[in-house]
Amino acid sequence: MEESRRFSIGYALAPKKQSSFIQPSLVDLSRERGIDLVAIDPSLPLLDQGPFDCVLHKLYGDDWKRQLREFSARNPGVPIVDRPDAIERLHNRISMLQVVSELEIPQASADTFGIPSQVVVYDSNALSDSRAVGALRFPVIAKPLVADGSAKSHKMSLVYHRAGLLKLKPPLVLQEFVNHGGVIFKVYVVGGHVKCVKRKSLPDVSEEKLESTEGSMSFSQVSNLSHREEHYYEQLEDAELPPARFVKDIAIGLRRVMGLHLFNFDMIRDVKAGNHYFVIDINYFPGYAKMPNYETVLTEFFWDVVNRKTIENESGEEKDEKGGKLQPQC
Ligand SMILES: Nc1ncnc2c1ncn2[C@@H]1O[C@H](COP(=O)(O)OP(=O)(O)OP(=O)(O)O)[C@@H](O)[C@H]1O
Ligand SMILES: O=P(O)(O)O[C@H]1[C@H](OP(=O)(O)O)[C@@H](OP(=O)(O)O)[C@@H](O)[C@@H](O)[C@@H]1OP(=O)(O)O
Ligand SMILES: [Mg+2]
Ligand SMILES: [Mg+2]
Repeated sequence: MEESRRFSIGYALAPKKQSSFIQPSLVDLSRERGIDLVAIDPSLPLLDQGPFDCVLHKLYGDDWKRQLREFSARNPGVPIVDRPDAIERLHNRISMLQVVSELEIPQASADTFGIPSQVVVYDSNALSDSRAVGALRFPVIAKPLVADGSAKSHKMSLVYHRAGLLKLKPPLVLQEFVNHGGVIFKVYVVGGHVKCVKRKSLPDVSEEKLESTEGSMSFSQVSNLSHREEHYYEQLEDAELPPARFVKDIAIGLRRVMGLHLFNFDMIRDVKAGNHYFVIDINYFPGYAKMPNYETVLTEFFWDVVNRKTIENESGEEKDEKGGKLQPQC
């Protein structure tokens, strides 16, 4: 009997990402489905490596982009997951959330979504200029404008009053803090697969706290912290997930508008409105190993990619799992 065809997916990831994502359980499951996951050595020319049926990557820089372009020119049929220009949209916290406003989703439920009010600040003078920041309601979160994965790009401050803005270092985004019950929803997207999980977040800021607190508080990657307080456990367990259809519509809409297959987004629920959600962050190729069943989901996605089930059809348009047309890929 003829042996079924094997496929090879080359991955180019930073060492930390590689060790969290490329787990033996993922490699083994993919191998069983006929897919070999092969490390790309970023210090050697990409064109000299392979052959690959797909290139998976989370590396940046002009040289890497040039290598991908040359690879695509030489191997036009091989999908690159994902296109560098589509990924770059997520490297700026303004263009990142603009896509949310571009979504056209039929209002099927009572739940609504949007993004928090925010302003971008490019220079220190604007921090004391009421025309620039006057419309914002405090507290606000100051986020570095650039979201390039560096430790610096995750360093944020919760600022209680205008005076607290003065020591900040632009370029940054000032985003209104929304009380959301200390729970954040992380929605992982892998092609057509969507999984929403709960994580702990910053606690609400009461009127009393706001009145009695001066200055600002710095923090970084709250939802990734490993130490857990009893208090948060309780909140997490009690929190109800947003309706699955609502989450899926946003996820698939974002995937379509951004032309990306691998991302997650953070959503919080406004405690005041109860059924209004804010998308506050979108990340390319997040920590999938923390997603339940990640090996099965990713292997299924790889299979779809190498068998051209999600990536492209003859007209260069991709199809979703129900056969609907999506945006052109790489
Ligand atoms: N507008 C907001 N209102 C309330 N809390 C917020 C808001 N924006 C951010 N947060 C809190 O701050 C955390 C960090 O913000 P954000 O997700 O934008 O940063 P990040 O460094 O890009 O995170 P990630 O590690 O997910 O990439 C969120 O997980 C949430 O707990
Ligand atoms: O470190 P983890 O594997 O958990 O993944 C995190 C990922 O880090 P890595 O890509 O360097 O691994 C982050 O990417 P950068 O913004 O720093 O590029 C960002 O996407 C986080 O949101 C991810 O955490 P999650 O949102 O999934 O909890
Ligand atoms: Mg986040
Ligand atoms: Mg982020």
